[in-house]
Amino acid sequence: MNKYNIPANALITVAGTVGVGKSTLTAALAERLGFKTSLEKVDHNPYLEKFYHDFERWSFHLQIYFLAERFKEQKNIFLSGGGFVQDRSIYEDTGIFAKMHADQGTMNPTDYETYTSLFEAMVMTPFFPHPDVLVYLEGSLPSILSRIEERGREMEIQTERSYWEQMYRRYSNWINEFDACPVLRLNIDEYDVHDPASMDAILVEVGKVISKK
Ligand SMILES: Nc1ncnc2c1ncn2[C@@H]1O[C@H](COP(=O)(O)OP(=O)(O)O)[C@@H](O)[C@H]1O
Ligand SMILES: Nc1ncnc2c1ncn2[C@H]1C[C@H](O)[C@@H](COP(=O)(O)O)O1
Repeated sequence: MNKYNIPANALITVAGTVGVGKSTLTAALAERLGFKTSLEKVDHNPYLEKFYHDFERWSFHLQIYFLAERFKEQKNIFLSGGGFVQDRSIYEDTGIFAKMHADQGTMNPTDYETYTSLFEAMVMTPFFPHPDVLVYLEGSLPSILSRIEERGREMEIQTERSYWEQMYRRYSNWINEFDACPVLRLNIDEYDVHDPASMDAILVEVGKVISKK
């Protein structure tokens, strides 16, 4: 246990829409806690760029790829005995991305069913450890869009604004229903990753949420 009352084997997961600041906060919290990070690897993803150019053709491949990657990460966290801050939850893959593409017709219904049954068999079982807390990042859509722009991934910048608007709406609804583990909601205008006192304040809140479990 540390000064924040966070157990050394805890799993803290950071969730939120694309560009909101998950990776940045993940790294800052892990550094402050002396935890390991589990980061989403965008550069070596063989489908992501193709997917942004043709959702219909690649959405199933991409979801299967993400599912395998996240499951491997989860296994690694489990085998290392915890003590991780994780960038994005596996719940967002199905609850936001796969569902959004199925609903808008860019993932065909049979593929969606296959994906969902695989996801449920792998994840929604008592053998799959849920995070101790899910830190949910929220902010205004214009701030998030300017962060996507500033980060400069061409495939995201070229994507229509309506895609990000839809994702933003879905995230807002999804978090209100989410109950797989305790949630701490954080507004992106209310912390500074470069300020140790600001990171400490978040970790105190994380500790409180975990203690209440
Ligand atoms: N607290 C912050 N204040 C200002 N800019 C930020 C902050 N957090 C992240 N950013 C910037 O926003 C962009 C997206 O952040 P990132 O952590 O990659 O988001 P995500 O992992 O949620 O997609 C990056 O350019 C990053 O430097
Ligand atoms: N499950 C997913 N389906 C489609 N796209 C996804 C999924 N998970 C992540 N992504 C995309 C969104 C971004 O372009 C990159 C990285 O996400 P980020 O929120 O910036 O960490 O991958």
